[in-house]
Amino acid sequence: MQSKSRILSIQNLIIQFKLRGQVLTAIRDISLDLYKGESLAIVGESGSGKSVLVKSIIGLLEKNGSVAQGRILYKEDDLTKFETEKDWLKIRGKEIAMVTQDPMTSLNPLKTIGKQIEECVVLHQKLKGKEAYQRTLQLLKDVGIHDVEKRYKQYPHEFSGGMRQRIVIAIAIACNPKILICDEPTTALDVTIQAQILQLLKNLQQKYGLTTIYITHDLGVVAKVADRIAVMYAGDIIEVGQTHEVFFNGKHPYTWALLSSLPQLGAKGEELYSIKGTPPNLFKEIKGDAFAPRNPYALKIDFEERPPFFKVSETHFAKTWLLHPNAPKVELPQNLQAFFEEGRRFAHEY
Ligand SMILES: Nc1ncnc2c1ncn2[C@@H]1O[C@H](COP(=O)(O)OP(=O)(O)OP(=O)(O)O)[C@@H](O)[C@H]1O
Repeated sequence: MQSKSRILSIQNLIIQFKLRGQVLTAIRDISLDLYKGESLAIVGESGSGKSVLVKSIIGLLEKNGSVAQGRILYKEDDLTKFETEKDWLKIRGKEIAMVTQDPMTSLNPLKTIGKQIEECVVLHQKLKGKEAYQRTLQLLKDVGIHDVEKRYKQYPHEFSGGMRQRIVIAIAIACNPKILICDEPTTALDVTIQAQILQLLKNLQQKYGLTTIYITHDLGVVAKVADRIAVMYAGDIIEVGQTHEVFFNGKHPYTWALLSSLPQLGAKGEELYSIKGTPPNLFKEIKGDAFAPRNPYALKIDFEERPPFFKVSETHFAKTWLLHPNAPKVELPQNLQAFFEEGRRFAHEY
């Protein structure tokens, strides 16, 4: 991944919200590079800061939120310096587009879906008349919709949830973005449709050379589509690596906890290493490793000092004191150990 060129660079980002006279720090000094053409999944439980992080990239932070520190570099701009809606319109949709969980919020119920896609084609691809119409039909085909002439003339309510998600994806693609953010794109859909939409996004990524960011709380969902995974906890990225590295050689105990909730591990019938307790209060200053109070492997230093990123490989980093050369060796739960071994064998054969 390192040889690829960087398309977006988040550097030392801190984002805070003001709420009833108090300050909540939602993003706590995050740095993350995104590489051209890759598919990155940002994974973490509810409240870990996934949405806030991507909203800051696309200029959709709520009014009470602001960047307290850091830079977001995209092309020649630092996006944290953008102040007006006019600034963001240079980027949003056109360069960086977003597909959200609920397609109905992004579709106009009073306009045919064909017109809605075509408007973007006209605006962003500079096509007119018959050409714009043909391009719209092609986009509908690209997102797996059949009978496109008839479908062009229909309204959002005439489509199922999965089909509406395909239309939202077609609109996003029609704007020719370089980066596509998918925020829990399949959460509202049933399992079979979920798999189809993920496969569609993967195909479109290749066809259009997109760079994709997936946000999800479910590691299982992204295993098949992501090249890299960034694991978030309490406003920080605590582990990042290629998908197989995080999946089969995860290093942070929070990553282990997330992996333990995968059905593949549960199926073995052994007791799971479950995450007890709750995430920290982001209104308060966090000392040490934010996961320490919930971490059965926590060391004394975890409660005192925030761990830096320790390098596991050229592409794999984790913020856990367990990677310090002087840290004691820990014994993983049996089922997780077996999962890692099986996975590494598979990755090797693969
Ligand atoms: N406008 C806001 N005002 C105050 N706090 C906010 C605001 N938006 C988000 N937060 C807080 O920032 C933190 C991160 O929220 P965020 O929505 O990014 O989490 P998430 O990981 O995307 O969770 P989910 O999966 O539930 O969407 C949470 O503690 C949340 O309460």
